[in-house]
Amino acid sequence: MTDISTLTGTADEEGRSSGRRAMLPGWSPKLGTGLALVTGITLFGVVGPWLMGDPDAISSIGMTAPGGEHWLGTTQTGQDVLAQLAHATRGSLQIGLLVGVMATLLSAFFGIIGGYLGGVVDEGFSLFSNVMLVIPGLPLVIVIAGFVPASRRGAWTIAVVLAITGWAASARVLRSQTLSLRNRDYVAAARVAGEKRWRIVAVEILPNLLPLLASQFVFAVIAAILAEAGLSFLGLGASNASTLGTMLYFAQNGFALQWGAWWWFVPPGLVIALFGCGLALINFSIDEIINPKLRRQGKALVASGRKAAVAAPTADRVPGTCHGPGHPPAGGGTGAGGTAADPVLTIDRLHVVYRVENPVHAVKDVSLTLGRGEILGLAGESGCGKTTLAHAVNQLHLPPAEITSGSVTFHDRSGRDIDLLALRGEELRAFRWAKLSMVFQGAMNSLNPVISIRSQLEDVLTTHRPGMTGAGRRERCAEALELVGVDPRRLDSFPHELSGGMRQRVMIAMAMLLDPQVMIMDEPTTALDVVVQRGILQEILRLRDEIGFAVVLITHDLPLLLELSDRIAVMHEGEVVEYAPAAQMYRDPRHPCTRRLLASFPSLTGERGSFLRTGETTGGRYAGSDPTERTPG
Ligand SMILES: Nc1ncnc2c1ncn2[C@@H]1O[C@H](COP(=O)(O)OP(=O)(O)OP(=O)(O)O)[C@@H](O)[C@H]1O
Repeated sequence: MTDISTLTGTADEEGRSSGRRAMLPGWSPKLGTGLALVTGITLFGVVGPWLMGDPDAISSIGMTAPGGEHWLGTTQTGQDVLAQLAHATRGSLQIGLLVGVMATLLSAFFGIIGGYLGGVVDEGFSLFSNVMLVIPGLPLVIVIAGFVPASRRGAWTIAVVLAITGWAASARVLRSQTLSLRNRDYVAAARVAGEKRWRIVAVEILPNLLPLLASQFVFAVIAAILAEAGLSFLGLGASNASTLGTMLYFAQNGFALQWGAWWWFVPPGLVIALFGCGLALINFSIDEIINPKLRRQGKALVASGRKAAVAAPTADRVPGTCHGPGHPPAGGGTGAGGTAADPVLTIDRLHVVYRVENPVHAVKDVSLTLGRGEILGLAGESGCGKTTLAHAVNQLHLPPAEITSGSVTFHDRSGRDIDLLALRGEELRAFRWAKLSMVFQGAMNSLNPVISIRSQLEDVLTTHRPGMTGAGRRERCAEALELVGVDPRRLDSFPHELSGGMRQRVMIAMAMLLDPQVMIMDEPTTALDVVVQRGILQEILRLRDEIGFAVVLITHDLPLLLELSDRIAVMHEGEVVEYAPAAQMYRDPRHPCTRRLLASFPSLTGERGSFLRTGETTGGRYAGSDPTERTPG
């Protein structure tokens, strides 16, 4: 294997440093102003109290207007307002931060965990959040704060009360976002790759929720500072802490407004308003900071990446990979119909039912054998049960789907037979991906949009090969990308920076990372144009020859399967209606359904059949036709 690091050394370093630059937010006046306000006020709150001295010290006769000695004047009792302001800012920031952290943790726990686990846990958490949501916040805070004796009403008590009453709305938002994310392809892919639940939540879901969590945190901090100010103003604030709210309370009680002592009540009000304004401005930029798609540097990288893709000989369009019309089918097969000389996977009378009101028997007593190194094509019209079968083999089916009978046996290279339907928990996780991997339908959407290609590939190795060193992981990922014809320098790219074809190739690389013995590919090239599609499929063939894994290739495109597969099974309404070596099926398609599938693909003269979408034809069900009329191409 070529030493990729030597080949790409300088370019890698450049890539890494530009990658790091891409992590920085694009500078905008909004972000700049927000950061300046928040940093300035925070510094004032942190450093100010040390510089300004004791806020309770009486240093004038009282109500002195701002001047050289007291920049912000003094209170009614002669205390320096600037010193008080510094201490009060620190107190308010502490409470805001405490509440922000607590409320965000609570909302993340109830929203994300409930949304991801679903079922009873979600129902329980949801009910609890809903109850907390309908309890009117401020009156409850006043009641709770009022009940706690003033001597025990410290900053922590107030923070806990505010956090308890302030997390529920964000939990609802996080829950609904998690519900949507958990059904994304890349989460399903992570599940198949054997990642543990906590890791899926932490690595796949949480990064996508960061913009939301960050803005919820900012919102919680602003709301807490305002609520605390309100409570203190009512005399229900923390008794042992000085905050901007308590300052306003004392200004009100000291008749600052009536005396026209604006310097006593305007500064704390202004600090609250400016801090809230600063956080809100940062909030606007949070998406840009966290979402790689919105990073400006990232956009620049996309542009340069595109140029590289055009120049690279390993780009999507592999020249000369299309077959002309009537290209003869691949391989002679490994024997007739249901036998294979050296089987790696045996499916025996597998039956899968969707337990809905009118149960759907999606897979009916299907028996198939996959030979070692064989490409088995699985064809059939939409809805005939191909995906259900592929998922059931790997125990990926979810309720209401249920396997009612049959068996799936994996014949390991070591000579051990593994009953796949009996695997549970850790065993199942360890088996999936390491021995049998999957490329999902619409694979290009199976990559997590906010995680770099490198992290996503390395994740699979971290999960399955915990002993592997960082350098080993990096080398293996680069090797796998090179195998599928993607420049290893793209490891630092994010999915949106790659073309659809490249993303498909990355998914195939991911499926090959652990050298599985079987790869199930469910429509791996849907949504790609024919040229790219052929390029990728040809590469799968090449890799099969090089590495020697077996492939179950699922597609509607029977003519394509005739070119690529050794044997083909045609499914209709859950049953395998024809199962034969590709060459035999090409010469003599027996079942009307097979003939119709062949006839349904566009010929050079143009017309496209209707069978795929409807299962019916104008000439009646399965009206035969001469397959040689419309052969592949
Ligand atoms: N969750 C579900 N509940 C009830 N029936 C379902 C469910 N999912 C799929 N089915 C039904 O099971 C049958 C097989 O569906 P499946 O998705 O396996 O077909 P397919 O051949 O993969 O189709 P396509 O090529 O369009 O993906 C269909 O009749 C479908 O309506």
